[in-house]
Amino acid sequence: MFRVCKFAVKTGGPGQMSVRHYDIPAHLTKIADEPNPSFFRMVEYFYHHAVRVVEPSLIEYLNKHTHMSEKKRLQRVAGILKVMGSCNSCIQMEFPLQRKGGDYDIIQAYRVQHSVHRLPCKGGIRFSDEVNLDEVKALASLMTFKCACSSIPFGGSKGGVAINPKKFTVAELQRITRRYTLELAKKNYIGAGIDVPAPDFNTSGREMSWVVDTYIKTLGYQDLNAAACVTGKPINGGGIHGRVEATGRGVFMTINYFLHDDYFMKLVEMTPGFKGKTAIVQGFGNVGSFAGVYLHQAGVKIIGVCEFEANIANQDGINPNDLIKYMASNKRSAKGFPGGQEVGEDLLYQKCDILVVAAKEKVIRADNAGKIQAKMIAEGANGPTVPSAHTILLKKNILVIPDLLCNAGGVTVSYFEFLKNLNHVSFGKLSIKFWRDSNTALLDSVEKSLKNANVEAKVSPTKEFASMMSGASEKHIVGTGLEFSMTNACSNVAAAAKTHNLNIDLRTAAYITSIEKIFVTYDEHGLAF
Ligand SMILES: NC(=O)C1=CN([C@@H]2O[C@H](COP(=O)(O)OP(=O)(O)OC[C@H]3O[C@@H](n4cnc5c(N)ncnc54)[C@H](OP(=O)(O)O)[C@@H]3O)[C@@H](O)[C@H]2O)C=CC1
Ligand SMILES: O=C(O)CCC(=O)C(=O)O
Repeated sequence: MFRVCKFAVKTGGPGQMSVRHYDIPAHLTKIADEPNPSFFRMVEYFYHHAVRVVEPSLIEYLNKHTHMSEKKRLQRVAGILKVMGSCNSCIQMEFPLQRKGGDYDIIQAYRVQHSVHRLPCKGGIRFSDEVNLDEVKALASLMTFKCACSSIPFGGSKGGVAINPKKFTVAELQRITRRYTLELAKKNYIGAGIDVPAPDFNTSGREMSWVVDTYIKTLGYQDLNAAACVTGKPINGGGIHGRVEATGRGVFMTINYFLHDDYFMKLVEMTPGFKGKTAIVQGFGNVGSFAGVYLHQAGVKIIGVCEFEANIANQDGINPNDLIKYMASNKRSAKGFPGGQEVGEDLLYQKCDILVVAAKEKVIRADNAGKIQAKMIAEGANGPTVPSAHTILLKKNILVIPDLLCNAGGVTVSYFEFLKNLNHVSFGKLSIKFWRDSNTALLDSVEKSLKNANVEAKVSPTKEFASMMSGASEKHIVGTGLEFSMTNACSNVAAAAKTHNLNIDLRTAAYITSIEKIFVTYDEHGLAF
């Protein structure tokens, strides 16, 4: 989109030329070396680090406003970059919950809207006793850059409830979710045109059902589009086929892309393709388990799974489908899984080709990054790598597929669900019979034409065509739509890495593709009243 300016842009009036360099804000300068930085500062740092690279081409892009003086153009670039890097609004709430035994707890919860340059804002709701405002701000900002990176037309937001769900009954979790939704509704932080939550860490379709039900019965009553107030819902409640597995599937698609990209494979000295590859998955929840299933399907041997309660290793390969079934019947614990041996925490640092990190933030830090022996890391989780570790991994020549690109499959399919809700019809429902009939007629017509030319032949579809001629089901449309979107995003990021001479630094490249897109929106729409 931008013509890249490879040289520092000269500023100042005639006779006072100076070379311009973007300075990372002072409060972030130490983040590059901090062993345990604030999560929000981390995301801010990565953003400003990318701005440093892309700022000259943003300035050059504004040359199209010929009516503006150079000073005004520089002010506009600086202004847009400031807005893009700041959090638009946050709410913090506390509400009482009466526990099963009669006592009262005060529940703390948050919602942050990082960017409203496109509406609605989009981002999941997390349940974890580690949730705090800094974490939710970080996750909301990641959503802004993630949506832009994959060209999903949403702003970025996130929500969190500071509870360990394992310590609450299902009835208590339902009351917490419903009260949280009511508070969001009262404060104008939820709605199809405002802010649309989804599942994240420790939440799933169950919680999203409670959210939509609460909204529809209160503020959303009489709103025809109320079901689009949240995504990741079960199918029966307006969800879409393919959302449950979407994030893990997207993680797989990004691995697939880079593993078949000769340029990057050469840089990290890997042989292209899945053949003979091994993987370790950290965090075997929604994202990690599906990433594992798709890798296994592609022939990758899963030699290790690091879970909260147990680390399982098997050099002959773990079958992720068996582990999913085992954990479902074992209170979500991998302990005792018969398809592997329980080993220590060092499993994360064992030799493998692909390491999928799909648990939580800040798991790869300066103190352990040096121990990682994988050749490629796929960031299924949000924010798993701190800036100091990011630098170490680059030096170790490990190809990292960054969170904002790698785990965008979830929000992509959430976008499809949102569209389905606004359209009030499932994808394919109106056209599926037409395509089946017209493809059958096409085969008949070919057979008749052959007969007219005295060729007796039974024209039947190939196996592949037979599976498609019945028309595309919603599942099919979601799968191909997701693949198109993820591939496109990967190819944009790969191109940015090459254009900006970033070598294997895909994180900076991903931020750059996002910054460029958001920049154009602000430039076209304006940034202040
Ligand atoms: N769900 C989604 O659509 C998306 C999720 N993400 C991100 O992916 C990550 C995982 O989310 P998701 O899969 O939904 O969450 P889940 O709650 O489904 O799974 C998380 C898994 O990680 C395990 N875990 C937690 N801490 C550790 C640890 N220190 N070491 C090893 N395993 C651990 C949990 O174990 P236990 O259950 O025992 O606590 C659980 O099995 C998060 O960073 C989230 O923000 C990103 C994009 C979309
Ligand atoms: O599906 C969504 O809307 C958001 C998912 C999410 O929270 C994330 O990508 O981190």
